[in-house]
Amino acid sequence: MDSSPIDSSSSSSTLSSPTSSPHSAAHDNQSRTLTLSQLEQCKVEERVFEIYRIFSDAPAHTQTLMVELWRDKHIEFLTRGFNQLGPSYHVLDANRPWLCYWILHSRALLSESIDTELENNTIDFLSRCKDKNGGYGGGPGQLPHLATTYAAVNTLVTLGSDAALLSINREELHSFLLRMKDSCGAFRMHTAGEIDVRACYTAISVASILNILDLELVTGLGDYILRCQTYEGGIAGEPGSEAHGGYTFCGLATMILINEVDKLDLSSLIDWVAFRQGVECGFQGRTNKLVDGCYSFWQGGSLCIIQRLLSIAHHQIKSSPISLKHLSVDGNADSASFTGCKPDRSPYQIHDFDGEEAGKRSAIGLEFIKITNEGPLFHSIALQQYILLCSQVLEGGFRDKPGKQRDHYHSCYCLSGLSVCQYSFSKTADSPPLPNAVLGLYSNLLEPIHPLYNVVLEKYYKVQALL
Ligand SMILES: CC(C)=CCC/C(C)=C/CC/C(C)=C/COP(=O)(O)OP(=O)(O)O
Ligand SMILES: [Zn+2]
Repeated sequence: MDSSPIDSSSSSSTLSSPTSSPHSAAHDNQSRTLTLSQLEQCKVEERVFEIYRIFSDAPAHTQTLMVELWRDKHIEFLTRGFNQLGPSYHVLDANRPWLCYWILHSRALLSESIDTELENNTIDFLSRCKDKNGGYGGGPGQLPHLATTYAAVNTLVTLGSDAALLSINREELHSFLLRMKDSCGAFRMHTAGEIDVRACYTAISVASILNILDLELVTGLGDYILRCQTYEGGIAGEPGSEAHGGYTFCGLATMILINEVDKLDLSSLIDWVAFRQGVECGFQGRTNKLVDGCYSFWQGGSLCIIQRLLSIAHHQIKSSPISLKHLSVDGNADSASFTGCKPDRSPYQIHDFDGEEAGKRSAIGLEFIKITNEGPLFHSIALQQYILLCSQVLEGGFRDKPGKQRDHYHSCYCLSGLSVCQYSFSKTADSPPLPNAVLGLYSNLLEPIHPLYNVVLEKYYKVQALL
């Protein structure tokens, strides 16, 4: 047998060569071998623990400095990135509405306003990305796509001026969304494109925030997303795939916005997401993968959303045919409890919709934010520690993990994750957190967001008042 533990010829990432004989020495050693991903995991853990060791050995005032949010540096990095997006920009050309959103949303989280010239340029640029039949493409003249439509709409909401909001043609956008709707109930990313939970979320998020969400857009969608919840409890991109944090956020937020969240198995969803927070204090996106700063929002944000749904989760457990209260001491279900009855409708059903009440359906976002928050289902301070000590780059910007480069995507989702952590103990969405909910100085505090759309809460209120 090869003396090297790394079997580089194998298509699997196993570090020791698998054997056909179950009784060979190699098989006996299998429990002691590592997969490549476990080795990477050890390396990340080592780096992160070294940072935490330095942090815990430091005197209190140095610790405070170490977890300081370097606002000015972040604003500088974000503003520089934004200024580079001009007409000669060609890197990630099909992603420019995303870059606008990641950068402007990050700046808004840092309470940084935008000057009129920059705002007008952004409205003008996004208007040129708009297709004449509705929807926004990745750049002027490009095909409309749901992901860039979501990014463009959230950018305009984040700008928040009447000019920005009125530049959106809601009627055309609605007809674009209908064209993306498939007969199975889900959405395609673009004409003849892939169907997945991301497409469902981006379609429903823009329809909801712009008050154009109607029965036609919603029909059959809840059942599609339900088919994406896996045996692990998380949600996959499409039926039969692996549960992933990004899709879990998308599926969960969509189910709430269409008023069907009680169809999901919430307790297994909570379990799956909560167990994705690792010893490194950050979240991983899926089982056995590495932690990454962007999941601070996709996973941390999902738990912050579920913190408002605990009454439904409790109701599901109580009305489950194999309810915990019916389990006998040896853990077997009492046969008398197999009622075969469907659980009652949950108390969360905020509206019984009849007909095309787009206004009421869109009001779900507003109703949701008023539900009392029961407190974090994850270690909020630990996650803030990962974001500030491991993802924050002192020259400005955020990264996946130590050793990786900063970028605008990670800056947006690390800051969004930091905001949800800081408000995770607050009973209401915009009540200022107590000082001990914020790691480091209170001046680290960011603006609160609406977690279902990931826009700053105040910007969300503005669009609701105008449309
Ligand atoms: C609103 C919107 C468009 C949301 C997108 C949600 C999102 C982030 C989906 C994740 C997609 C995915 C399978 C990444 C895996 O990447 P990987 O294999 O490189 O990462 P991993 O090892 O962490 O799983
Ligand atoms: Zn990432």
